[in-house]
Amino acid sequence: MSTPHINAVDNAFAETVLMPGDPLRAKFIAETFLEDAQEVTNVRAMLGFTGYYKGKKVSIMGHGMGIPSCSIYATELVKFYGVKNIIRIGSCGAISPNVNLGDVIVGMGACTDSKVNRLRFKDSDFAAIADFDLTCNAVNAAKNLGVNVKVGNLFSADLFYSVDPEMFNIMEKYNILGVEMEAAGIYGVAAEYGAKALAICTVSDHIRKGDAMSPEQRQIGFKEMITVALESVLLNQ
Ligand SMILES: O=P(O)(O)O[C@H]1O[C@H](CO)[C@@H](O)[C@H]1O
Ligand SMILES: O=c1cc[nH]c(=O)[nH]1
Repeated sequence: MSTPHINAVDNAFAETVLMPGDPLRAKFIAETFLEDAQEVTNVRAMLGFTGYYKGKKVSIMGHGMGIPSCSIYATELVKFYGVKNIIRIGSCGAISPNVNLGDVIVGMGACTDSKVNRLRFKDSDFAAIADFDLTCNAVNAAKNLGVNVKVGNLFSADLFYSVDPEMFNIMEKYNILGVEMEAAGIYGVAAEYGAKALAICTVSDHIRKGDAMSPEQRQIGFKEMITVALESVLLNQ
């Protein structure tokens, strides 16, 4: 079987798919962290891989940037390939002085300026939340690894280049831990199709301070997040 955007065969994906935005990061993660990783899809160079982490079958696939892109891949994975759990592993920007470069954020909820969940929910507010079990498993995996994570709200923005800097003040007041571009959309897809979803993000930029992680910091920071996500998959029932 293939879909308009995924050319994998039936049963090509594990029940859990880890999804970074960048397909080349998906390739790097699959080659670095999985055993026997095989490329299973490559339409539009949105690469997906399936392999084994400590004996457990896991898939890694890019989802692109923004809610429209990630919604297409998440929907097709769940609806046509039987995927049960989607764990976004991405980068985000921070606003609060209490959040630092390299921090790992577990997105218990995700606010958004996108209308996708209102389209689903007859224009009422939909609380875009992560699956509780996936959240607990990520927090427990982090504890076991000695990785500090911050758990709370993300903001999934449609615009990477914001036109309204005042909004960052409001986000800070409401304790938004990280600004990224997909979590609320993936949580909406999961709710629509009865799947489970979670977004874990590493802080790559501080929007207020204007600083960004060095390539070395990224390597270490992302490695922590990826390991937390993979170890959390081992805790899934
Ligand atoms: O690092 P990824 O997962 O792509 O996430 C963040 O980076 C991209 C913007 O540069 C957006 O996709 C945003 O959500
Ligand atoms: O500031 C940032 C950093 C990463 N991703 C975003 O969407 N925003």
